[in-house]
Amino acid sequence: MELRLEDVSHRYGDLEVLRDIDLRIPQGKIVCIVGPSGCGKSTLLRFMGGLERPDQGRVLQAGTPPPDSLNPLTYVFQDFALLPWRRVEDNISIILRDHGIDKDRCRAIIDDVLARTKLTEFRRAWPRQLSGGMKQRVAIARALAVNPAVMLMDEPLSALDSQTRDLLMEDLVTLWSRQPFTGVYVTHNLSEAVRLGHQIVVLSRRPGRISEIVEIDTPLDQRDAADPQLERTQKHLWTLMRAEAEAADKELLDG
Ligand SMILES: Nc1ncnc2c1ncn2[C@@H]1O[C@H](COP(=O)(O)OP(=O)(O)OP(=O)(O)O)[C@@H](O)[C@H]1O
Repeated sequence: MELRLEDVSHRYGDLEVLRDIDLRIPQGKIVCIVGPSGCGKSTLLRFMGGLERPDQGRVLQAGTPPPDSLNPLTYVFQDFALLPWRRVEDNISIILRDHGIDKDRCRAIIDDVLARTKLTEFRRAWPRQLSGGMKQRVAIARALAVNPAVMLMDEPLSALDSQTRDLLMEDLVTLWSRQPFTGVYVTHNLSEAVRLGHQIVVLSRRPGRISEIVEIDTPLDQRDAADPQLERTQKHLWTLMRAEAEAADKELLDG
C-alpha cells in the first residue's frame, strides 16, 4: 500500500501551515521529511495517519495493506508513549488484544517482534527499568506487531543521546533490510535523514511547501557516515534548510 497526498493545504485559523503538497510515499521505502521548525512536518504526518484532515486536498491510501495487517497505519513518537504500569510484553499485547487476537497468536507475534528488536530477554521488564533507547525499541516493536502498511515516525530518536541514536538507526536499517516496510520519518536531524531515507522531502519555512525531493540510491545497509556522496547530500540539505531558516528570521525581524 502506498500513500498519496494531493494538493494538501491547511490553516489553523489565520496561520497558514501547509500549501499545495503533492507527495507519494512509495511502498517499501522510507521517506524522510525535513524542514525548519514549525513548517508543518508533524501536521503533515497527522494528515497521513488520518488523525486530522486537511482543509484542502486529499490523502489517499492506494493498494491494499498486507493481508495480516491489523492497522494500516501506525505511529512511533518521540516520547515512546509506553504504559508505565505494564510490562514490555503487555505494552504490546494490549494492542493485539484490542484486535481480538487469540492468546497463542498473540504470543507468537510478541516473540517475533521482540526478537526483531533484540528485546527478548526484557519481555517481563517494566518500562522504568529500561534505558531511553530500549524504550524506543519497545515502541518500535509495538508498532511492528500490527504489521502496518505504513509506519509514521515523528522524531523517534530525538529524545536520545547521540550514541543511542546511532545504535537505533542501525537497528532500523537492519529491521528494514530484513523485512522492508513503508515509513515516513520526520526529523530535524539531517544525518538521520541521509542514513535512513530513500527519499528526503525538504519543506520550506511556513507555510510548508515542498522545496525539493532528494533521492538517495545507496542501499540502506551500505550507507556509511563517511561516504562522500552522503556527506555532499547532507551539505546540500543543510544549505536549503539554512536559507529557509535565515529567511524566516528575517521575516520575524522585518515584521
Ligand atoms: N492543533 C493546532 N492548532 C493550532 N496551531 C497548530 C496546531 N498544531 C500545530 N499548530 C501550529 O502549526 C505550525 C506547524 O506545526 P507542526 O508541529 O506541524 O510543525 P513542525 O514542522 O513539526 O515543527 P517542529 O519542527 O518545531 O516540531 C506551528 O506554528 C504550530 O504552532
